[in-house]
Amino acid sequence: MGYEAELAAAREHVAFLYRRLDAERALAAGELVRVLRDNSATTPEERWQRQVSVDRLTARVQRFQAAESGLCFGRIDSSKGQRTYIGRIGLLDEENDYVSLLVDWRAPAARPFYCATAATPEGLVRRRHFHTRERSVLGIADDVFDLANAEGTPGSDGALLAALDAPREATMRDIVATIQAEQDEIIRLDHRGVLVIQGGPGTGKTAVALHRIAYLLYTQRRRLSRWGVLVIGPNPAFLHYIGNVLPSLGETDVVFAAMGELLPGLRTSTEDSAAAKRVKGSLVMVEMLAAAVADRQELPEVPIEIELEDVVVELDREVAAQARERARATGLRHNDARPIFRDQLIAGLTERAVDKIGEGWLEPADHALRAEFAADVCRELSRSSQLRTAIDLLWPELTPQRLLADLFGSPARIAAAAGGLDEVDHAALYREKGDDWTVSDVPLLDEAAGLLGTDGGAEQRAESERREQAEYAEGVLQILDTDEELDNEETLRAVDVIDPERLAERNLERDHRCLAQRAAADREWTYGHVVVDEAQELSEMDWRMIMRRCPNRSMTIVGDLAQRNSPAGARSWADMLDRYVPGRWACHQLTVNYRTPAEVMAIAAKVLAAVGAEFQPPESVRSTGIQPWAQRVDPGELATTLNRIVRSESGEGTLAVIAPEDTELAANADIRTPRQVKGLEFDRVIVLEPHQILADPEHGAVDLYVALTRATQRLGVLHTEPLPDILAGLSPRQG
Ligand SMILES: Nc1ncnc2c1ncn2[C@@H]1O[C@H](COP(=O)(O)OP(=O)(O)OP(=O)(O)O)[C@@H](O)[C@H]1O
Repeated sequence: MGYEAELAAAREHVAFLYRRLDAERALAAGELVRVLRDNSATTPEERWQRQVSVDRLTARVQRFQAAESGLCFGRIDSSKGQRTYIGRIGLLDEENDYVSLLVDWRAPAARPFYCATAATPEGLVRRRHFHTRERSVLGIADDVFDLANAEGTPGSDGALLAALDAPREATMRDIVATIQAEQDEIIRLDHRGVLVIQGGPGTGKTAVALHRIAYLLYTQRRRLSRWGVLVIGPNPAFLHYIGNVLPSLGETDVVFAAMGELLPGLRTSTEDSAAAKRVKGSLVMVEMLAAAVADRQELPEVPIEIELEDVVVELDREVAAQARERARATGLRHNDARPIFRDQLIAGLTERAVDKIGEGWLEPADHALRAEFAADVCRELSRSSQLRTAIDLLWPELTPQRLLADLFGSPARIAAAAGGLDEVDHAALYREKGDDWTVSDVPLLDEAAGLLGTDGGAEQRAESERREQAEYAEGVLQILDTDEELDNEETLRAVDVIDPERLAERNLERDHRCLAQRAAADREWTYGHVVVDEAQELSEMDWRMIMRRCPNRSMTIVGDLAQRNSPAGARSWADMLDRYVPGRWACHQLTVNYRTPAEVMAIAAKVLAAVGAEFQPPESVRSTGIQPWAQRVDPGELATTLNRIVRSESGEGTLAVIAPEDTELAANADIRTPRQVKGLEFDRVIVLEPHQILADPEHGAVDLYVALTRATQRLGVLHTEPLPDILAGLSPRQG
């Protein structure tokens, strides 16, 4: 068959698959409406079952919707003459003995599509890529593995290169149609513990980790849908950038959180100084926080008088010390042990009060009378506001925020709790009252929460849960409402059937929030799998917090040690991981750069050498023939020149101007710092003032390396000082 005939056949088959998709989706949506309409459930059990059906059908409808674009993107032909179509989901022919019409890309049968090569064809004679837009097949390209027996259109590298050359959008796309063999191996790796994906910029680490999640959800759905998956990224902008990939693969039940959002009820992106990051990130904080909690279990400097009806008793160091010792001996956490401290104080003070009342006339052997007095005194003490005030002073109920605010707001408390730290560290820890919490405070607050135990936030939590229930119900209805199959006059629309509040009310009997919402609201939730991106930035304290969230240690860790700019971050993976999974973590390298063209990478490689001689630049998979440029301007002309260049560069795709921290320039461009663009990419990148970026002795070279490697097409450098030597390879800007 010639190319046109092959193309026509492909179009016909893909159109048939879309008809099947439409039919399946209509079936699932119709069933969902039927379940929602059904009000017959009366017992909690029946309501629960109904909700399980709603959740299952909602997920099914979502999966069909996600498969809409690029439903089928390839075909493999085996040497035995079998043709297998590969796509975003699996479809079966129910009328024809459940024959497979389309194989989910994650199924074992799809594996050869990704890993067959001329040397190891995996039983294939042909791999065909469909180039599609919306529902249309625009073209086909073949890899032919057995040239003697198969005809074809060679060169499906074209599918990869077309994907890489396509203009970028504001958010990352999935790569399901063009996953490369080295990436596929990691995505499908059968490794139950901690897996590190290490590689240079643009090697697809993030893309691979996200596709691995989709794969794990496919192969271990029961386990993971019970415990959930958490994806941790450096900041909300990064999470927004990657946030569409899993939904586009039909997977929505995943919790995304930036490092500053891992504690329910707190969101921060404020960064500390380098000195504060270093000390707050270090494990010395574990002892410091324990000491800070112990410091809040105080003894009175001078005796506190508690006035009772018949007598005044003194709460002195001795009685307080005894109560404290007994409360501590329970091993309970601070807030949980407070009632024990109180009871022990009351017991000690009661004994004293009875002795005082009976002084001179009450015999020790007169047990009955003593017990009567003791009961009265005990009752009085339990109601005493003076005793309550004293307990608040000696063993206050603490939230993590209050503990840390009191600690870091007081040089004296810092000095008392900080065993091995010097004065520079003390100064770095100091915090003015009312200052924002920082990202480095989050693991400390989390640690403190673990030391303190329960606090009084239950009511707040109940209210926010109620709100989430209503939002969830609204979401279910929206999903139904966007389904065009239901959008005709004969079919009742979902919102006509039930309103969100009623649905939320029904759900209140049991916690029906989707797993992602429940998990995100619960500090003590432990996940079935945790992904950490830009993991080289995490401090020892960050790791401690994350490990608490994943006791089974099923983790995918993504990072590049050469891109570390946090002083508290990882020097090696072993430094961070051996403490938790000694010898039980695997590291896989990605070496091919899919983002940055060879021309740009040649410049960035020299900067990488300045970061550290031990780092190897990744090899670019493509070159564009476009040389990166540099232009020197007078300081007074920087803004106008930049405006002119931005105007001339504007067009399809994305553009970023990356400048040193604290740059203030009246230019019509969105100017970002190297740290803000970490993990992101843009079609055109203009880097400003590289000498200033390099001036930071700690992470200047890393920041410049990160900035240069964001470009997918073109790179330019605009500077007012002489170009640093390591950028000498840049060509002067033309025009
Ligand atoms: N197999 C592939 N097919 C198509 N595009 C790919 C493929 N692999 C990677 N890419 C693209 O390459 C770009 C870089 O990928 P990604 O952001 O995952 O790299 P990274 O290693 O995480 O980079 P960084 O270290 O800078 O964060 C993305 O646009 C991604 O979609």
